[in-house]
Amino acid sequence: MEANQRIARISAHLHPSNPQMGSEHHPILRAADCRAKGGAPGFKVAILGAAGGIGQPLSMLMKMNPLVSVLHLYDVVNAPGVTADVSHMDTGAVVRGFLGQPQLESALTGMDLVIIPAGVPRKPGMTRDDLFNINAGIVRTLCEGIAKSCPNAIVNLISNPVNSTVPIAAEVFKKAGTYDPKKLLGVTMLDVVRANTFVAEVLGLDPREVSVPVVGGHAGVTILPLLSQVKPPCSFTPEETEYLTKRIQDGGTEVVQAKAGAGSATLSMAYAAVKFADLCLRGLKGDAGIVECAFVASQVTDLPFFATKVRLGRGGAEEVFQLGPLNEYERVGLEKAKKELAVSIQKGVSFIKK
Ligand SMILES: NC(=O)c1ccc[n+]([C@@H]2O[C@H](COP(=O)([O-])OP(=O)(O)OC[C@H]3O[C@@H](n4cnc5c(N)ncnc54)[C@H](O)[C@@H]3O)[C@@H](O)[C@H]2O)c1
Ligand SMILES: O=C(O)C[C@H](O)C(=O)O
Repeated sequence: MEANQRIARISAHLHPSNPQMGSEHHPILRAADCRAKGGAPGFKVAILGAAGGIGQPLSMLMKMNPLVSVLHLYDVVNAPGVTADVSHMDTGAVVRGFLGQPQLESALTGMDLVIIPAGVPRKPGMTRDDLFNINAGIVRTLCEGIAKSCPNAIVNLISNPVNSTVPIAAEVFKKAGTYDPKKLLGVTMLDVVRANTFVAEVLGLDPREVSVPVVGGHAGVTILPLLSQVKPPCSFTPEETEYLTKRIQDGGTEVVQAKAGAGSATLSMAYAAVKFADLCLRGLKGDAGIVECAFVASQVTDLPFFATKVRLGRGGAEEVFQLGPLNEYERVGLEKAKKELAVSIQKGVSFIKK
């Protein structure tokens, strides 16, 4: 192509006539598409809720991931703006934006991994379950789209209450005949990230050297850090155990209160989501020994879903690990966690089955 033709093409892209249009017509979004041609081969990833508090930093960080070749950013508001912004980053992934329900199908078609941070966040005084009424419907709609357009994709579900939204997603996929339990993962990585940070603080270690399994679910007492299984091996006094367990369980509330009405964790969540998504992509690529905690379909307890360590592979959560030995404090915590989890799981299932 002649130089003047190339300049004319780029200049046309930079003058959008209708910012509400989808990527197939939107000049800026198409510009992003064109600019990154020639990027490295890799996986196709969609973020649903990409314009939100989590969605925006998550979109930025996924654009930086060398395993991603195509990044689809979907939201019901402001997707063109976030897409134009992220697309200027000089990394390999092609970025395309999708705005609103009519473009959900295009956003999802061909995706290998779908990350869902769509939905309302908590304000002080609310529990995650208080978000159920709004977020359950959002998750149902988005999962119906996944069942239709990319039924084989791995799904990383972030929207709260995770303890109920994962069962909702499972029921939607069952109804559509596309359910693969290994490919549906509730993201509990932020609990692990917090646990590593707080435990490292107590031990006086670099958090990168610390690994804490966090099992159960993702709300209050259902978040159960297994401090007896921390790596490197260590021990805690009863006071330390109580302090750490409570702080990890209440980590989300700590941020909600500090933000004082302006939402919940977004930056640490985007960091955790990218850490987890990267592990999923490495599993998809065939890397060996990828193990992390996630809330998945499980036979580890008598509940249908439970968070434990899982091995991530080409098929998603290919192996779900047992809890391992628990101490008395953890055994008591497990019973409390199971009691609350059973109710939250049933609430999610009933929402679709009703
Ligand atoms: N799993 C976790 O550890 C964890 C951590 C933090 C937050 N969360 C949850 O993540 C969710 C998002 O939090 P946030 O702070 O980013 O909220 P936010 O309000 O800042 O962003 C949510 C985004 O979702 C979009 N959205 C709403 N309905 C949609 C739909 N039908 N389709 C697509 N997008 C839609 C909104 O337009 C918005 O851009 C909340 O439910 C929050 O509780 C989970
Ligand atoms: O606490 C919240 O509501 C958001 C999230 O679940 C978190 O743990 O930070």
